[in-house]
Amino acid sequence: MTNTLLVAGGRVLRPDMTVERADVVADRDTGEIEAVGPNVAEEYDPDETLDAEGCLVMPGLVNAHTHVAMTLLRGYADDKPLDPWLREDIWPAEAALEPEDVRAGAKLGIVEMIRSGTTAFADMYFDVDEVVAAVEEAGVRARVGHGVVTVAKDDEEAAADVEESLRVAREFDGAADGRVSTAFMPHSLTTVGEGLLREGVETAREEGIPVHFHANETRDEVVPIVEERGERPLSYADDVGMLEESNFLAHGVHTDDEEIELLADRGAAVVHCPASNMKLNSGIAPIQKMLDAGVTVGIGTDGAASNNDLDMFDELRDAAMIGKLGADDAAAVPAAAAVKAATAGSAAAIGVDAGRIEVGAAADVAVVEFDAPHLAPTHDYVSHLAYAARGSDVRHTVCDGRVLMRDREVLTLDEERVVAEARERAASLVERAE
Ligand SMILES: N[C@@H](CCSC[C@H]1O[C@@H](n2cnc3c(=O)[nH]cnc32)[C@H](O)[C@@H]1O)C(=O)O
Ligand SMILES: [Zn+2]
Repeated sequence: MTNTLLVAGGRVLRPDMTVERADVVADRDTGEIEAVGPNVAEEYDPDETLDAEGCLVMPGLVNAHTHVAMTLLRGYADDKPLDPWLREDIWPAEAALEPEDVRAGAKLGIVEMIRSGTTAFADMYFDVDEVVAAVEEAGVRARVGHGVVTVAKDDEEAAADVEESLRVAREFDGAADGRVSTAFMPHSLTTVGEGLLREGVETAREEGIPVHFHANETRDEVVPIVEERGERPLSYADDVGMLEESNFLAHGVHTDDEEIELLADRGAAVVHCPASNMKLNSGIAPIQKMLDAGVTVGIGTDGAASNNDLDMFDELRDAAMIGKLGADDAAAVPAAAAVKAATAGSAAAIGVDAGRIEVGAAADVAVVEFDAPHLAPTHDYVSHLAYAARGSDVRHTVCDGRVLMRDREVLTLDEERVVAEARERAASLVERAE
């Protein structure tokens, strides 16, 4: 007898972005979707049932680039471009972070994500054991890593930071019953020196560890690379070996046609972070061009200090909106493309077998209620997901076949306590940082 969860009575968003009336059965032992169809409920005697009447059952959203513990710095420093924002505000505050802060911030971010239907995320931060502990307790899925910065460090410290990122990638891969996977995470092409970057990436490649990094985010970051090296950043990344199929980079805002071809050819994925790119005035990523070229595109919120929330519905709407402005074409990044990028695209980018409601895929599901005034009438479900739905429309969240939120109540974490603790920790962090 299998141990099953039934999601009954709803409509289901299929991988081809069509919607049909269907139930979903998840095997809670394997964590996979076992059956999808209009009458499958009759064939099962489920151990647990979620009511999806009047709802759309969609794949759990995948936040493919964030720094989850940065929720503690939400609203701490706004209205500045990337470089001074990091150097003057964020990095000094992060220097005062304690491991318990990272745990508290990660829990806060994960509660926010569960509430808004996100079941998996990719995270670049430090004190990664704390992030892993939060993921384990909350029941979500994540690809985690230690972000390496070598600039402003002496040789020994810099090498140790690279080693730490590799150690973290080795140690936590497969943690939380396999819900945690890892990557080697050099922060960016300008914040990690060439020698150590090459060494770290080579070791990661030899050991089959994926690589995740920030790239082509601002013009100020691209220009020095072009001036010093006489080549574009992604040509440099390619030479270092960072554009392998399992690798993924955040932003890709200032990416030219040749770089897009390179990405398509090598198979590295781009994680589009539209809100962060707008807020830091980094620019508009050429997402439609990337999709046309066959690049795998996912969507991420980036950290809560440059967003300022972790709601993937906001993010996919921003992607659809800014995609049109960027292409000067109202037909660019249509609703279905944005929804697909935030689900299957993000899942492929970070390398998790989720992001689609299909037999054999991970049973990672968001059940979205459609009876709120802002979702009426419902001519087109996919249109609403892209342009009208909000995270708060999510009624149930399931990851790995386990119910993480039922009827808007988070079951795996004590939401009130998580929020109170994050407030306390953030207050004393800011005091220490000043
Ligand atoms: N080990 C490094 C930390 C790197 S973690 C990843 C870093 O990315 C930073 N970050 C957040 N958003 C962005 C962004 O949009 N671009 C570049 N870096 C960012 C974040 O604040 C964090 O410091 C150190 O010792 O400083
Ligand atoms: Zn980032």
